[in-house]
Amino acid sequence: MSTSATPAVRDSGERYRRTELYNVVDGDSIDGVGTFDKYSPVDGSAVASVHEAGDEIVDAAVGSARRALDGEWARWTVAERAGLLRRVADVIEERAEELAAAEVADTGKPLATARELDVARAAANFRTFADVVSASGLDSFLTETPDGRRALNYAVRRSLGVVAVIVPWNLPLLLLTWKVAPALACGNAVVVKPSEETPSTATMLAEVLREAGAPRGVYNVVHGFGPGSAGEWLTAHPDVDGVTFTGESSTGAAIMRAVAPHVRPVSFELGGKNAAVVFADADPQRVIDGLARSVFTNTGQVCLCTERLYIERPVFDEIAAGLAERARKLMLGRPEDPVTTTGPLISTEHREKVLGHYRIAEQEGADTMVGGGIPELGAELDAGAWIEPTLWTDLDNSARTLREEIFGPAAALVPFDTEDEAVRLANDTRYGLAACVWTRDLERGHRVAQRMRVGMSWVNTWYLRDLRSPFGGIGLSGIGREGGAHSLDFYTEPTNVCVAL
Ligand SMILES: NC(=O)C1=CN([C@@H]2O[C@H](COP(=O)(O)OP(=O)(O)OC[C@H]3O[C@@H](n4cnc5c(N)ncnc54)[C@H](O)[C@@H]3O)[C@@H](O)[C@H]2O)C=CC1
Ligand SMILES: O=C(O)/C=C/C=C(\O)C(=O)O
Repeated sequence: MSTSATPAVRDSGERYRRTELYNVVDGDSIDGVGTFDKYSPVDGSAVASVHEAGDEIVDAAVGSARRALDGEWARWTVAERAGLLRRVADVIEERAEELAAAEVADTGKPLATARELDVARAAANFRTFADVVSASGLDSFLTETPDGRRALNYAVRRSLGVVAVIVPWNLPLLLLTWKVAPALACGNAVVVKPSEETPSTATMLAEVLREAGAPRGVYNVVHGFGPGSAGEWLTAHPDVDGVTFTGESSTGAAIMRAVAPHVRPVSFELGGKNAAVVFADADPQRVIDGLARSVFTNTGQVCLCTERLYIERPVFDEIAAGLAERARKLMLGRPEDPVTTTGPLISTEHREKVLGHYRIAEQEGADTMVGGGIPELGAELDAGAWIEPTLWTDLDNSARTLREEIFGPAAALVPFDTEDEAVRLANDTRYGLAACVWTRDLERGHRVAQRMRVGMSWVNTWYLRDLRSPFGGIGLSGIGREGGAHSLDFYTEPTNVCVAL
């Protein structure tokens, strides 16, 4: 392998040093049909020149994955694959600083977030799926028919085949490995298309896998964009056996159309418009801490972030004031600065979209408690994608601000009077990803959590993950579940064998 995947690091000055990133096909670094530039959202400096895959490179990557499936990889036992996954986790930890630096260069997120969330979870993804695949079993039945025959029915898993993995830019390595780890655990070969905004860590993962002993061709990387580029060519490729995707709901719909002619399975984790429901009996400090995390983590760029906060009227003012104070104290700044809590948005294009929502909120008559615009951070960061954390009141569920995914550090606070009203308001959305409920009354906590029309409900916490549990959404938020055995169900085809006795 070439050293093309070394991350962009800041030199002694303020700018990033530009790196070059290649496609990876059959273990080799491949030039693109052209290159595109990746800019840091911190200060606008160029961090990478990325080789864009043309349709022939995408085709070669799919061919490489197919050959890997026909080669020695097919003979690896489950125990050998689990061993590989554990070694990958070890190498990720050995190279944690390098991976975190690359994630920071691409996203501008605080270094601490990249270390503690993205890179730590990448290692955990590989270890978890090593355990899950080692412990997995399938149905078996002793069959007795009415006419007196007997048979043993049992199921075995066969790998799905060539899996296309399309991931977004918000948690690049975390979301990529959440899919690559179970796919490889199940014996598949993958072609990954990272977001054009975050090409680095997906490229570096190829080196990590090689170092851990993965055969050539089981992990391929194609760089590029969506429509008319690597994303579309990959998802429309006739020799891809399944597509797993995380990103925007409308992109999920486009991928469904691309996959439809070949009738392939899809697993989609899509957008959200997640609600928090705060009852008056909840511990206020715990609620304020929890909401500060659920609204502002990763500058609001997590599909699980809460953008609608329903708060029982008697505590509305107290919670709103506490959360506003927390928003004002967030420290925006350079990712390497240890006091920084909040990075920029991913790009100035994405900031335009989020600012558009800020303007809509104003037009809709919102009272902006905090933020609402672009912060003054000094000339050095002027070209970055910085935005103010923002909270609104005086809106109701008819407002676009409460109906459309913003994907930024912003939320609307709305009072409610009864439990039924809170459930109705929270469920009044076409999305259905996640919710969190805050109360000291555990009976109510269980009840309301189960009444939420979502894939994941938290009670008195937010984004506390057990990687064995089902993860996904309903409605516009997705199709299928990944996590634990649910991932094995997507990345394999269970095959039944019936033996007459
Ligand atoms: N998990 C989530 O809910 C996420 C939501 N978003 C939202 O989506 C908006 C758009 O951001 P994008 O980065 O453009 O997200 P996106 O969902 O369009 O892109 C995610 C991935 O899909 C690829 N892609 C795009 N169109 C494709 C197509 N037709 N076929 C195959 N692959 C395709 C992209 O290149 C990228 O790798 C953001 O403004 C944000 O609001 C963005 C990232 C994650
Ligand atoms: O698996 C997780 O812990 C996080 C998932 C987050 C997303 O899917 C997202 O932000 O798109």
